[in-house]
Amino acid sequence: MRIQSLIRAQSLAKSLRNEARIASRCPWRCAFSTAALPRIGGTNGSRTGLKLENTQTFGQRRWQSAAAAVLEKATADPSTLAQETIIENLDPVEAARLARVRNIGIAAHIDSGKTTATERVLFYTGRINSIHEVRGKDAVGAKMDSMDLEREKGITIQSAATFCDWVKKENGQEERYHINLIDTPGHIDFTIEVERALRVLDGAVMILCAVSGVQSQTITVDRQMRRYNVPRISFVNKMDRMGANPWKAVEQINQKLRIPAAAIQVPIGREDNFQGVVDLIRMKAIYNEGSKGEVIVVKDEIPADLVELAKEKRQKLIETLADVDDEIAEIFLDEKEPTPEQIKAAIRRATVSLKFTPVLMGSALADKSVQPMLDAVCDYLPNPSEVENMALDKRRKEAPVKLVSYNSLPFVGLAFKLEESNFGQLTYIRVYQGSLRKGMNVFNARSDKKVKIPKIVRMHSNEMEEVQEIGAGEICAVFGVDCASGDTFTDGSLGYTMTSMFVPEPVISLSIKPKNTKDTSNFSKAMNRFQREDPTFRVHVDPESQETVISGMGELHLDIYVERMRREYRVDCETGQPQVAYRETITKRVPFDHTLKKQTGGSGDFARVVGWMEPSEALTENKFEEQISGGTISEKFLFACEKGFMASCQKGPLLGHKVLGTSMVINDGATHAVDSSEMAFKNATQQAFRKAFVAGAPQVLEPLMKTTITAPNEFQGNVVGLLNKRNAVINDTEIGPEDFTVYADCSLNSMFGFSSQLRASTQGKGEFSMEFSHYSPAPPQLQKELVAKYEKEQKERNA
Ligand SMILES: Nc1nc2c(ncn2[C@@H]2O[C@H](COP(=O)(O)OP(=O)(O)OP(=O)(O)O)[C@@H](O)[C@H]2O)c(=O)[nH]1
Repeated sequence: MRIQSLIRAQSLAKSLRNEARIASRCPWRCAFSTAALPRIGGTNGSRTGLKLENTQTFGQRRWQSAAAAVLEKATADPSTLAQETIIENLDPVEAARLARVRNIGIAAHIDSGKTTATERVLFYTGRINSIHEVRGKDAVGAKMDSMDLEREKGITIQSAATFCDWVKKENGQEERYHINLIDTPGHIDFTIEVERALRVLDGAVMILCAVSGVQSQTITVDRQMRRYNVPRISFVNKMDRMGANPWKAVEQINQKLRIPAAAIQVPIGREDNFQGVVDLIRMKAIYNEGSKGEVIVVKDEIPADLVELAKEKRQKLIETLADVDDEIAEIFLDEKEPTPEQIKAAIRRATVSLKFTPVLMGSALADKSVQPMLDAVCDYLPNPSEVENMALDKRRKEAPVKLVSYNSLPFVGLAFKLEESNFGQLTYIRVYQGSLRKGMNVFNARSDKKVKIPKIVRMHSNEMEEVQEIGAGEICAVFGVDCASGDTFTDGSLGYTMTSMFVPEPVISLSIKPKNTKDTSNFSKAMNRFQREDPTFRVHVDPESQETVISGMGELHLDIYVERMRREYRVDCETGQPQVAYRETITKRVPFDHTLKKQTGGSGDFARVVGWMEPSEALTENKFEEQISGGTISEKFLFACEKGFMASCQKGPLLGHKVLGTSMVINDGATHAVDSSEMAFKNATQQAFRKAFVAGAPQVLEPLMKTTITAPNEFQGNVVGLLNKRNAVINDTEIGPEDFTVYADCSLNSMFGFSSQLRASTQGKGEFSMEFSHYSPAPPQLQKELVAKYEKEQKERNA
């Protein structure tokens, strides 16, 4: 007898608080409920909080023991159990649907061929009728690079979503898979796009260039995949290029990314003569025919000169798998040969559990061997039910709960990306649980607002297709839903919220203004839109200079927005010099006792605040605390003090940059019955802050960037010289047979102009990527210069 359905334990979650109370007071009630379960099956067991479905298919005894297990857990630790799902065997209908769904992303270093490969995928799956190249001669451009700017520069700026159906053919059988696909930008400045995509995807294809192997940005993408536990297959592209060497790429994935990897194919020919691949699992040769490689020809016979190599690499594949998979390890130790099915199953297990990445190879531009990569997506990347997705239950002290991608469960979805379109705001949603229907009401977990879903579409780059309903585990976009990026939606029956994604802090800023004042309204519209779409793009008005300042992840990031403003909103802008986003902090504890007093006739101002300021434990936040006893300052005024503190942190006394890593404690004060006001306390706190800050040995902090540089070995001396000149701290160096990689912490300030100098000193062969790491004290000389400059500006302004 099998339990084929779920215990709908969201209902348990709903009433668990109540239940836990009852259970902890009267454990016998639980036992009673357990015994009663089979009888109340099919109805909402309000007393037990369990809602049972399809109970007629269960044996009573199994039900009882299953329910007992749930209740036992709930009784033992009511605080951690919110949603307990018992699935001994997946619901067969849901399982069959989910087994054929893949949500994948394509991520890689710049120019590795992500967009070119995606174009092939869309063509082979019948989504587009013809192939257009990135920067191609036909001037159409690839489907997924829909922005003019992307097409011109040949880089992807925004991630684009699309979907397709792939029919996998094997052993005379056909299986249709539904693939939701996101093409992501390669440049680090658009890293938020990659983060957003990885947050909601179940698996990824990591593309590498056959000539360059693992590049600096591949390392960043690898870090991001690890952050979100995204399993991946690897595709070595550009096998048609001179100097293509897939083995170097495999070696580097093992060495540099430290993830066990083995090729599951060997190339037939290389460079100009690249013809196809040998599939090492089935030991068959795969070729592409037809004008665009659309016909796959599988031959039993492997080219004679490749037989030895194929055997050797197959053995290597099995050995690598034996290291990460017990079943293959056993077969290997018994000196037996695993069957193709056993190898495939092991690759799948090891890939899904993040222990391994299978490496495929081909050439997207030459239309070769892309289809086997699609087969591998279906074979080795997880379906939505195989990925653990967690939410927090707000109604139960944010206890973690596991989401189950079943249509029949209450709806939970995450808005992971916003985009302004001609028809209003488009919100991309990943449905984690339940289904989303047109006309349905959903609740925003952050704002608690109810919204109706007027229209659901599936996105195909910049085109869309309207649908009535989207099932669990899928990705769609909706219109007319006002929300922020990262908001969770539910059907209202649950208090779930999904953990939000990592949003890096902007590190660079520019002052900006429209050249013509008549463009001001369009300028503001554009600013609002860009800010809503991109959490790493921020806008603020400097209160002193009254200038609009934009901040972002790098020079290119900001340049692109300035350019988009010109193209999409017809606003030409003037910009200032790029500025590093410095921070200010104090380094010692300073007590304060400050009184604000203006009592010269009429209504006056009075506020006294006493306490201290000190460096906080970590250089990541500012903290305000009140330790008032005896009510010397009322709640209302303390709130005003906190506001004053927060306002002061926005503009530090040293440079006018934000304050970081500073705590303020107020433990005493005084109030005047008539003259005290919120404004007086706010101002008093700001004055106290300023005085204490200046006395607290203040320091300027600068952003340090995790920098990865790769270049051919002969340039190592030059690169290290460049880094030394910039006072970089070299953390690690890896030297490969041809290339070396340096990992260093560099201050952002010292990296202006680095790309051209690196190019000059490595004959254009060196590459680097930077990612914000942390704030650290700026060198004393720089601090002095910055402070002097700021003081001079202030004087000039006040003169
Ligand atoms: N020789 C060769 N060139 C390729 C291949 N695939 C892509 N390219 C070329 O490499 C360049 C970059 O390709 P894209 O597809 O734009 O690369 P991308 O990874 O999407 O680039 P970004 O989005 O800017 O990071 C283009 O000029 C392509 O024509 C390939 O298999 N062989």
